[in-house]
Amino acid sequence: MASQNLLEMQQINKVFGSGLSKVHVLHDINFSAAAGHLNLILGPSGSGKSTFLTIAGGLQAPTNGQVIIAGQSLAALSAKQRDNLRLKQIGFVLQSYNLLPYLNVSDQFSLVDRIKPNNNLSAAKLKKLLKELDIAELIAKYPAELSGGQNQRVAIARALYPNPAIILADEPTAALDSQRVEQVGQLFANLAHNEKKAVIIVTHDLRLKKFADQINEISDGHLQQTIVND
Ligand SMILES: Nc1ncnc2c1ncn2[C@@H]1O[C@H](COP(=O)(O)OP(=O)(O)OP(=O)(O)O)[C@@H](O)[C@H]1O
Repeated sequence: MASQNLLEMQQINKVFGSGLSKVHVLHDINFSAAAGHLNLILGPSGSGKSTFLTIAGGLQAPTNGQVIIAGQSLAALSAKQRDNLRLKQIGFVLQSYNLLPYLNVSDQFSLVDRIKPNNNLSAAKLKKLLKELDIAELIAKYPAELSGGQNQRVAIARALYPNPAIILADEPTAALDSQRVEQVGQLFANLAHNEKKAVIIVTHDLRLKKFADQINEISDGHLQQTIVND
């Protein structure tokens, strides 16, 4: 199948600090994510997964190497152009959830409308998504009133609401029990397979393996092997 690479990383290195405190976190990473595929990046704590994901999404710059999103090299863009590209193309599910504590669930979505007024999910599709994630009853609640797993599912819904072509998720199942992992894994797989999104999940949760089209392993900052599920 000829598939379109929505995200490419070429010869990415990331070094923090200098001298004795220098840490070389990512080594010569080459990676691409195609529309219609769910990519899993597996690795233990401290292996560089979050650094990989934040560089992939342009939240931080690599020390060297290129990130290309939807055909555009991030290094060639101004900060404002990068923000714009990110807003239009990428849905982030971050470990910290990044929900605003003073907004109820419904208003978390209204805020997205204020920042990006167009091309977000229709009200009917949002309702369906909230039902799929079993959070439709929670829309009047504030983050502090929700469990970790509920907050995680709200964060997933909010990342999907702008209808991004690329979904980058950092440990999106960390707070979920096994039944929810199945639901969320299936939801991400459907987004890839039915809606032709490029989905990239970094995790150490092996329960997600069966949903992946491509599995990479990251170890000490090296992206080691690629296994493609049958
Ligand atoms: N801003 C930073 N400055 C210095 N070192 C950093 C910085 N960010 C990350 N690191 C280091 O890079 C390494 C990889 O961190 P990273 O958070 O990417 O790993 P991870 O695989 O996501 O871990 P976890 O699963 O625990 O979140 C760690 O040794 C970390 O201390």
